[in-house]
Amino acid sequence: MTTIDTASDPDTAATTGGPPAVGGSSGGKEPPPTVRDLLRPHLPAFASVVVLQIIGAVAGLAPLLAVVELGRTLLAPGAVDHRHVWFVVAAGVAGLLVRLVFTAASSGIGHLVDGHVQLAFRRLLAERLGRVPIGWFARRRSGELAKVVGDDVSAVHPFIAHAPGDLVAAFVVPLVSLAYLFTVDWRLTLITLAPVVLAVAQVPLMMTPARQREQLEFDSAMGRIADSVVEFVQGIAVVKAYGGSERAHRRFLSAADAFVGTFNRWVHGMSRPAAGMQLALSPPFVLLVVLTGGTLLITGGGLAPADLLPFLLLGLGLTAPVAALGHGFDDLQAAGRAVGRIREVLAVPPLPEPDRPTAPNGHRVELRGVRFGYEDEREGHEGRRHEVLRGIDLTLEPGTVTAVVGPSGSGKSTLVKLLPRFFDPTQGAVLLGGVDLRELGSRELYRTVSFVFQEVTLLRATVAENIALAVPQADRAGHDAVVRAARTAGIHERILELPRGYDSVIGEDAGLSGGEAQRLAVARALLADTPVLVLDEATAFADPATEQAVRRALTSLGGDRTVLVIAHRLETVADADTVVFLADGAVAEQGAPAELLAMDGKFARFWRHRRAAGGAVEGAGAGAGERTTGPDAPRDPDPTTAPRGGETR
Ligand SMILES: Nc1ncnc2c1ncn2[C@@H]1O[C@H](COP(=O)(O)OP(=O)(O)OP(=O)(O)O)[C@@H](O)[C@H]1O
Repeated sequence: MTTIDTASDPDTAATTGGPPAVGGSSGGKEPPPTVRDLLRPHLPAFASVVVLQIIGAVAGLAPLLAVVELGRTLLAPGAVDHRHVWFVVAAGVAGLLVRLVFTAASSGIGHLVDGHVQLAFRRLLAERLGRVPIGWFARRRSGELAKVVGDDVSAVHPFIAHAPGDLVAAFVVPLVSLAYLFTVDWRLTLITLAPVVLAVAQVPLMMTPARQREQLEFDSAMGRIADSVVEFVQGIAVVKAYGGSERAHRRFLSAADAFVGTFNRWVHGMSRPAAGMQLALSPPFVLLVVLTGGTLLITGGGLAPADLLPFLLLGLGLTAPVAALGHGFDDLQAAGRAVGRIREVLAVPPLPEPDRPTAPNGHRVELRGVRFGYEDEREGHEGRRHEVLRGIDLTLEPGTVTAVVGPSGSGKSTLVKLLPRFFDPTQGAVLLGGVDLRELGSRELYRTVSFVFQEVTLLRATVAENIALAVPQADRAGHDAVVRAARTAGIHERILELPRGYDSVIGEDAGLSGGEAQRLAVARALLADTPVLVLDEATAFADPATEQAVRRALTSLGGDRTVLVIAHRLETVADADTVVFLADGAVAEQGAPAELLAMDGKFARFWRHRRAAGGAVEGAGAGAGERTTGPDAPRDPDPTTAPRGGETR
């Protein structure tokens, strides 16, 4: 079971077991907005950040110039002009105040813009993730998307909130200072610039292709360590139980060892230019250069001693912003990489949506010449597909239950996932009520098709909200319908035992077992009451006492419901109207269970084998063993001796 946090409105979240939220209806024809598109609405705010920062930075020079002027005035021979001294002091203080106010305003607006940009990124990602094929999520590593939506979006913070200020400070302050220093003495100005030139000369050395390669290797080595830790922690129970902790450590250790090599290369490459930059920008070095140059000029008679003062004060100001920029350089690079990952997610093609959805006529489901292959994501295999379904023709009539059986890996899950459009077929079409799913529009699709799959996702919301996910009004109208669904799914009594009953928040007030979560998902599907229902092992975890009732409820409610179920129980197979026996991605046999048994073909062999093994069909989950089917079963599941029990249909 997976529990996910959601916003307060739970029906906006996509979830297994209920209709997923689908973004706008226009479909994936428009290209994803670029980062520039996203930033464009904020350009006026950015401009004000820069203007305020320029005013603040220039005003920040006033106190330094005031000190220079005070030095000149107080050191000059003759009587001191007190009015002038006080004026200079007041001008310095005023400059300081202006700097404080303007840079604070600039920083405040910068952070506000940052908040808006991050919100826009997250909304866009959420909107895009709501439109990508649901099956796409299955291929993502755990935490990968959370990192993009969480950490990577947060990583743009320095780029938005600090970079404009830092850049302005790095360029405007030195430029204004330089202009002033040139008016004092151009020769000493050039000498004062030497440390800055030395520092800037190191930057290209930090950005050579070799350095960038090392940086990428560094990032992926960190990623491998993080992955191996997550894997180790997630699998710790199994690892401990089987005494394989050394083996499990090994992957972490080899990732850590590989990281040491990568880190050494990275440090070796970066250390020289980084140290050179640090040294050139350090105040002692700058003072040494200015004092040496100044002393030479003064002793040569070309410079008045008082004129050395502005170089000593402003010279440090020339290098400090460059140093600040250097420190922010890593953050900026990280922000750039984070934006790259965000763009990768935004570039995932959304599931195409029709401009004008067509309404289905009834809810017969047809698969016509359906072929499907998963994309091969291995490096060097991009664009290739590993074919799993090889030309399936199938009709699911309303009011019937079709059970899909077949060996593990034959493509059962893949087949049923085409109905809720986890993927589109690579060839052929799936039709609902005579309409290709691609022409239907996802809102209509999820109003018509619900599904209960093995991995149940519950939201961090109340039990009632979780059950009423597809029909929130059922929860708001009191719990009656919710309770009915929970009773039928055999979970009502357990819910009443929770601290706050139906108002218990899952993950806070209550944790549910895998079987309980699955029954909650069944209640959710019952309440959704869609005319087409797709189940995969839906009842595998239910206890024997309620399993049969749940199965009957799911497959018989409503009379003309179209049900497709991956059957792991002989009872389910026996109860089905039609059995589809899949082998290697193709329909090997198809027909009523009794007919297929009479044919004595592949299905019959499969059936006998399973029956001898204890009643569970291939691939049943852990709960399979709990059943008492087979010779001692309370009801013989053999369809030749026990006709289908769907009396209520
Ligand atoms: N997300 C995926 N990406 C790539 N290949 C996949 C993916 N899911 C399944 N496959 C492959 O497709 C084939 C069919 O898998 P599928 O899960 O549909 O079979 P199944 O009959 O349901 O198996 P089982 O009964 O064991 O659950 C397998 O070879 C599997 O490895």
